[in-house]
Amino acid sequence: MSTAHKNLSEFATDDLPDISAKTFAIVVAEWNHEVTEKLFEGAYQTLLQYGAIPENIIRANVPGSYELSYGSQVFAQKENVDAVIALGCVIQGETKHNDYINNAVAHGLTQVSLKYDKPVIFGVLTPNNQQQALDRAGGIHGNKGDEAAITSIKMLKF
Ligand SMILES: Nc1c(NC[C@H](O)[C@H](O)[C@H](O)CO)[nH]c(=O)[nH]c1=O
Ligand SMILES: CC(=O)[C@@H](O)COP(=O)(O)O
Repeated sequence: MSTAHKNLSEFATDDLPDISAKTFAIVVAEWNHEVTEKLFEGAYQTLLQYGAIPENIIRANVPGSYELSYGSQVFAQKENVDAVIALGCVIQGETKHNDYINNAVAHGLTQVSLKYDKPVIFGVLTPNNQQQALDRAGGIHGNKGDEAAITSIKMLKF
């Protein structure tokens, strides 16, 4: 189902785990910061809404989405971090550069999650243009940051 037919901020919230003592790291790409800051705000507020405390939410910035894999690994390897949320926005340009970034970060985040045996959430928008990005960062299709945060909470049930 495409996002055009599903709101990223609408999800089931029954049977969520207690996250009052859980620590979350949110790694944010600075590229397209006008979008990624909205993703961060959505993720941060969603974590608080469902029981996390501000002291247990760590934020770190990386230059671009390609660096999200390494930035997420830095936190995933920490014993006191229970889940990592990686946020970015890779807007298609004139070349295939966006494809290489998107593939690399999707693969990289998966490897980090499996290596350190903890949730590492792919909160990266891969839009064709700026408007599609804004529509998914608090716009008509909801906020990918909200979705990434609730996903991290649900994965802590495993
Ligand atoms: N064009 C976008 C980038 N490009 C930068 C890369 O992510 C990376 O920082 C660079 O290749 C150096 O390693 N990053 C985004 O997050 N979004 C873009 O649209
Ligand atoms: C996705 C990007 O890195 C972007 O800046 C590349 O743009 P372009 O393909 O037009 O060089």
